[in-house]
Amino acid sequence: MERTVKAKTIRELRAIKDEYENDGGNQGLDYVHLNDPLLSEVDPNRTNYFVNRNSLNPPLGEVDRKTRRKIARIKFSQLIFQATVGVFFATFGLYSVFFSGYDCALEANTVAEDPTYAGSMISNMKWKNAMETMPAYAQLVVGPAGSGKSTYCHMMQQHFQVLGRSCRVVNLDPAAEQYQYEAEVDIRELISIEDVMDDEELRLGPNGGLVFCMEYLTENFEWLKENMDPQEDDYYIIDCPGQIELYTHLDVMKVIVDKLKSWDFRIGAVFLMDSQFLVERGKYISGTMAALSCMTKLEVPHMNIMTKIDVLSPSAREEIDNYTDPSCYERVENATKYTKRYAKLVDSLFRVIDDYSLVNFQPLDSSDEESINYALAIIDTMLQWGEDQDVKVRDEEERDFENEMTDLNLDD
Ligand SMILES: Nc1nc2c(ncn2[C@@H]2O[C@H](COP(=O)(O)OP(=O)(O)OP(=O)(O)O)[C@@H](O)[C@H]2O)c(=O)[nH]1
Repeated sequence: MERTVKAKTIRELRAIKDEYENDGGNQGLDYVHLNDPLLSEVDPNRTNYFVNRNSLNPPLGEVDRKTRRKIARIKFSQLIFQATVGVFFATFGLYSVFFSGYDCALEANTVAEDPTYAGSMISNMKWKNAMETMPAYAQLVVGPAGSGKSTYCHMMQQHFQVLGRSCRVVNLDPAAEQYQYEAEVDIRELISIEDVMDDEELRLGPNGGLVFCMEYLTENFEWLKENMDPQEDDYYIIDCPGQIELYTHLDVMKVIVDKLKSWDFRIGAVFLMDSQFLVERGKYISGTMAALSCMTKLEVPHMNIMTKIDVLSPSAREEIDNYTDPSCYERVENATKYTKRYAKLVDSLFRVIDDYSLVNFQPLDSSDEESINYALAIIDTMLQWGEDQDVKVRDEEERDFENEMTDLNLDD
């Protein structure tokens, strides 16, 4: 059944409008679009007038069918638009909270630990951007005892000075007797191997004592953070203890690495191996396995370096060149006489390492500036120490002052 439409003609509307204006606007005209200039041009008896879109709830019963449909269409498109915008923002919100990788809990902890963090973020946009894009960087110098870790740290510190780059060296070896580099942080101020070994209650030997010291450090991370005081874009070189168990099957170094990561460090492990222990095939396998287990244990970008290249004989040096390219493993001479079975085992292990490009050693000659530069370039790439960052060059005046002081000392 056709519904009766109580529509008004344009003539009637004009009358209402006049009345409305004379009445001081007391009558409700919220739904009629009387100001439409087209209305003056159309038939005054026409009934399908426009409804004012600004009116929230036009009484639909008061309009003809055509207009009613038009209102419905407008309302439907509004609904679709609102739904689309709603879904977009809801998806964006969900993504940013759950899937973007942003660690809200970590951020909250950092702010709780250091309230100035939030303050600086708000007041200094440059700092905020820098924190987001520039973490602190750290070379974790690891490897067996006597592989040359402390010497490497000293050499790198000097090389950084030559390059005019800034780096901060940290000693995390509680058993270090002496080192040549200038350490900004020394674990021995917190705990040293002597403290532990001399303790009547603990009664630990050198190996157990070292593990105890490292575990003690994990219980005192506030000390480490306070002393390291990592700032954005800082570059650290961390000298680690030489007990190989720390990197192969104990968890303590991994705990330290994870903590540093949580402080927004970008870490890479630099695994040092004495080249004397690599010149022979069997030794090379065991060195490779040690490097491999360290790599899988620490779970950070990893680089292997052969140290003490300068003390190799010319023939050993020639042989060692074969190790720098994993595809040349097959050319490596079998220097010792193995039993058939052992030779087969060594061959198989070599093949696995070769086939999967698992481990490669970069030779480092500490007396050759070019060799150090090359190793550093690889490490920088590994740490993604990018080209877009400002190189922290020491202030010229500061450098002049230091030179003057050195001269004075020499004169004395
Ligand atoms: N010729 C030569 N000797 C080196 C080189 N690197 C280290 N050494 C020597 O190797 C010995 C051990 O070096 P360190 O730097 O103390 O080794 P480390 O890995 O720190 O030793 P631990 O602290 O005991 O784990 C020292 O006598 C160094 O002088 C090198 O590149 N060439």
